[in-house]
Amino acid sequence: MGRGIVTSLAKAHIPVVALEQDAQQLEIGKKAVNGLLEREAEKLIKQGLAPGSTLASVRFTLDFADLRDADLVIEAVYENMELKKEIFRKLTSVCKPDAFLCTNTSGLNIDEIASVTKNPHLVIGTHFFSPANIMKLLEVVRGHHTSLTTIATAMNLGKTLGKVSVLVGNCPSFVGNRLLSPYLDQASYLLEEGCYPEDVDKALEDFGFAMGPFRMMDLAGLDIGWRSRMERGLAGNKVPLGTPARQREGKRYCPLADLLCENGRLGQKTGKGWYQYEKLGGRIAQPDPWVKDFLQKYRNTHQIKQRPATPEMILECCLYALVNEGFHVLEDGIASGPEDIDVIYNNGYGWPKYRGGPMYYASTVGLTKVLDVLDKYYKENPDVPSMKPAFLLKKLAMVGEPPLKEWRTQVGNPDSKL
Ligand SMILES: CCCCCCCC(=O)CC(=O)SCCNC(=O)CCNC(=O)[C@H](O)C(C)(C)COP(=O)(O)OP(=O)(O)OC[C@H]1O[C@@H](n2cnc3c(N)ncnc32)[C@H](O)[C@@H]1OP(=O)(O)O
Ligand SMILES: NC(=O)C1=CN([C@@H]2O[C@H](COP(=O)(O)OP(=O)(O)OC[C@H]3O[C@@H](n4cnc5c(N)ncnc54)[C@H](O)[C@@H]3O)[C@@H](O)[C@H]2O)C=CC1
Repeated sequence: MGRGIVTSLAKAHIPVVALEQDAQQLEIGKKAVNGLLEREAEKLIKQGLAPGSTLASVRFTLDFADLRDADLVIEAVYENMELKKEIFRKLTSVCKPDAFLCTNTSGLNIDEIASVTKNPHLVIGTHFFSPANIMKLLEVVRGHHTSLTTIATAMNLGKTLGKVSVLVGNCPSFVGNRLLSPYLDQASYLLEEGCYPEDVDKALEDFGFAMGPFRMMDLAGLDIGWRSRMERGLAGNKVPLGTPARQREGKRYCPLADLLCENGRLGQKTGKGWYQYEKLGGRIAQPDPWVKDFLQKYRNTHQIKQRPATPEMILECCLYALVNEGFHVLEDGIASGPEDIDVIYNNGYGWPKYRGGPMYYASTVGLTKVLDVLDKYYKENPDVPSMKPAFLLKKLAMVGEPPLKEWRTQVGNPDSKL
């Protein structure tokens, strides 16, 4: 059960069957959904409206057979390919043959998930954003076999839920999280080099983000990235013996988030992550002396050269890394244009709307400036290839920085996944 997703569906008056793996999780989920729906009802009453949706439209169950009449299923189990496949094998045998099967994965391969079903054309990614009952974005991920009807249904579902849907192609982490990855890497390198989570968050929140990267990770849950890194052999016991702590596959790697997870610090849900919270599931982030001490010991152990970072440096490292990946996404035909990337960030990641989204922002900074900063950073840090300027960025800078609306013609992508 994805609690925020269930709440979103109930809010839109869609009858829901919410499935969990055991009675304890079911009870916790039921309480959480109940609380969120009560809050919705309060808001409607305050506006003088009738509180339409209630818990009565949600049926809670532990039995897969209860999904047999569902027209559409949204899977939201832990981020683990084998588990997702196990669930989809069950779904394809239990559900109606024409049921749409959606996955809320944060970045796993849609085609691999679809491969275990009888009808891969009915499988699609419906990627919600945390908190799923609040954030406006639905990233709709088409797989190789996904039919047009399935795409149209998922896009329409987003509309019914009052969300903004953006269609993207299937690649690791899709669009939003693919751009997020180098952004979070940079944020973590800054911690290695002397910053604290609150310094980095402050710079990005002063820029206008609703939440800086560390508060955002604590909200989403650090275990999502951790599970994904373990699957990819970057963390956990799949890492080959003798691998340097701060390097993977010849590239710079920051293990700080993995170490927090190993210490049971998964973010808001465990009451501790990059910050400490007032209780399990609390929302008030306070700097944690434990984290400060942990970071100091880590820096000493690895003898990392400290580099004082100004807010401007923090912004440049994090934002230009994110934007650079945006150009790669356009080169690969994973998003249909820069505007789609901007819509994703404005609606899914608390990007300051008045700055127009990351790609528009890059155009206001000046592509030549972005290129120069990336170029300088990459020359000094060849072990961080995500900062190597993208070919498309170079091309756009070279042809005189055309306005954003003309970028699609410059991409001219024969390999579009859309
Ligand atoms: C590559 C590695 C992969 C990493 C992991 C990937 C995970 C994914 O696959 C994708 C993701 O979800 S990434 C996370 C995306 N979400 C964000 O970035 C959230 C950014 N924050 C915001 O937009 C606002 O602070 C927010 C909307 C949250 C709050 O807005 P405000 O600050 O204006 O606060 P309020 O007006 O008081 O609240 C508005 C509603 O939000 C509820 N809320 C506030 N803080 C919350 C929190 N910490 N947790 C849950 N709900 C929260 C609040 O209750 C209110 O709801 P209502 O009371 O119903 O109106
Ligand atoms: N937390 C977030 O910000 C976001 C998470 N996602 C994705 O959503 C999925 C779930 O992530 P979270 O909600 O963070 O995880 P979570 O750990 O909070 O929830 C996973 C849920 O799946 C249930 N579950 C596990 N195995 C099950 C089974 N065999 N049968 C039925 N239920 C089972 C668990 O009991 C739990 O309620 C992941 O694929 C994640 O990448 C996507 C967008 C945002």
